[in-house]
Amino acid sequence: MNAKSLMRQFLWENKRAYGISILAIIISNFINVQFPNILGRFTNALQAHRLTSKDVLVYAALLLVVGVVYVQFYAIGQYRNGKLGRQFEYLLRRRLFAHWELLSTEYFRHRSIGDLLNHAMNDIRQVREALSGGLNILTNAIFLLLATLIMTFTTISIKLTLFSMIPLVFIPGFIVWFGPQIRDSSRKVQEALSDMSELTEESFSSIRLIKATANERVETERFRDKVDHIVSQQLTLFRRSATFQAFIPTMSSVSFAIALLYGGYLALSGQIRLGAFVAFTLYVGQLVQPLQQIGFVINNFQRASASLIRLQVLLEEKPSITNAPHPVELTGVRGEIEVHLPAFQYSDAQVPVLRNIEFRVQPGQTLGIVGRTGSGKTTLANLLPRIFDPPANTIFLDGHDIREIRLETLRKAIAYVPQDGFLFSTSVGENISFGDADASRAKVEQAAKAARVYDDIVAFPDGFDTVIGERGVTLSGGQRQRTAIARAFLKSAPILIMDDSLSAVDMSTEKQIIAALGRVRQTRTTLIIAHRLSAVRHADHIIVLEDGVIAEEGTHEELIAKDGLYAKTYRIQQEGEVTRV
Ligand SMILES: Nc1ncnc2c1ncn2[C@@H]1O[C@H](COP(=O)(O)OP(=O)(O)OP(=O)(O)O)[C@@H](O)[C@H]1O
Repeated sequence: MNAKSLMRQFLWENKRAYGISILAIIISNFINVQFPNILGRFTNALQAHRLTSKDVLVYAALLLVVGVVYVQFYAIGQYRNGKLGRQFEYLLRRRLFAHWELLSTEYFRHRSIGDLLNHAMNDIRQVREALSGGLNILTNAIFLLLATLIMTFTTISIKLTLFSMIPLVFIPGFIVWFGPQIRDSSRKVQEALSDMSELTEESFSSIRLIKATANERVETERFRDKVDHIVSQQLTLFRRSATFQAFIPTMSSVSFAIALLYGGYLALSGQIRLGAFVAFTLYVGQLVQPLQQIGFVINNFQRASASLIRLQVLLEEKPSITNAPHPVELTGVRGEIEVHLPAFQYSDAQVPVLRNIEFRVQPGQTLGIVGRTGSGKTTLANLLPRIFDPPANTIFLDGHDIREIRLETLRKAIAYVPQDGFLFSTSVGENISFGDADASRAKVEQAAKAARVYDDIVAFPDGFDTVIGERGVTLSGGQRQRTAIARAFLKSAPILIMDDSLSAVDMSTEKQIIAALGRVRQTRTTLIIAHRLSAVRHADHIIVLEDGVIAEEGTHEELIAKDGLYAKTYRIQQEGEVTRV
């Protein structure tokens, strides 16, 4: 469902709640306009020397009652509208997030995260503001204006009202014309400020490099340029804001002057009473606010409608990797993988990145995938869980084209340890049980032991409850990798893919993890991508990728005997190890 129909549906479903809050605001407006009327009557009685001390008390009590009742009704309307607006905001945010989760990684590769966050935060906030604040203000403005005009027309003078209003009617037009200019300036100031923060963050995080290359002066000058830019943007904003703020009081002063001149004349010539004159000046003051608000609301609605259109575009984005019309439901995946891939090409690439890839892995076997950087190893691993979609009928799981298998079933059948071993900013324990939130602590600990990260975790201040990330402890590269491996060990999936996940652990830990892998291997099909050949030497079969094609394949012993690229790389790595020892 797109953003507009979501909003229509929300408004329709909550029509009663909206009706009540709008009614409360309307009532508050009609109560509010009794203020000047009561004060006018009071003045008339005062002028006629008809006021007793009891009357004064009654007037004071009346004003108090009007004030309290007005505020109550207005607050009810405002609170209810505000609440509905928030509910819609969260509904939209949830919908957008759920939608993003369905989109492919390709989609995110072409979008800036900052831009997406901007949609999730600012565009949605803009729509919410229009739906709660905007609606409040609009109702208030229209009915306060209406109530004030009814009161002045019926109790004072139509002519006096119309004359005094002449300068005020320019206010909404001015706001609609000038408001966007202020917004534009304010946006530029914000952009300049975030530019500066970005530069500061970048400088601080690369401080070692800056110092090592003696680039402090260059950085300081870049910072100075940014600050100069901020100052100039801010001055423009101040100038515009000052003009804006001066205009409205000027117009209301002119209005008051007309009210005084013409109203004074009417009072002196006995056409209106003194009380009406006093009440009228108060009504003029009351007219300024709704007219001003109408201008703001028009701007607010314009911004919200632009935001709604942007959200609409996002929500209409179709996920590119979806289920087949009648997906195959696999139960009890065995883990047999068969690949007959003539070619795979990324949508934005000129040439295929993989060509003529043919192999088969039996359930419980291990396949090693090695090759130079950029040879296509990760691409191959990404095709299996359909992170990128392979062509139809090229990759099979248990004899079924993976594009025909229900996506959820396929992905649940695979435990994937990505290259960077991404961890969330939550506790270590929760990171490990990410794929299986109900896993017991004992199972989490067992997985941590198999991944050889248990001893590290228990040494953290809160053990498995230690929070990772900016607000918690920082893990070393090796600890991150092993935690990510523990996560994959815990997920009892029939297929395990490790994408260079042992690169940051030392040789002896690598051996231990591989031994642990061996213990579960009978039940799991394992794909190990590695640069360090020691990680794949015990694999049942190894393929060596070179520029997207299989250059060599076989067992470790067969490849050594072939004396090709694998054997050469193995010798170099062995020598490296011997030298290091
Ligand atoms: N999403 C993508 N879109 C377009 N091209 C890509 C994408 N991902 C990778 N590539 C390109 O595909 C080629 C193979 O990349 P891949 O990451 O599969 O290699 P790799 O063997 O895993 O490398 P490494 O060992 O460095 O991880 C590279 O030329 C890379 O630039």
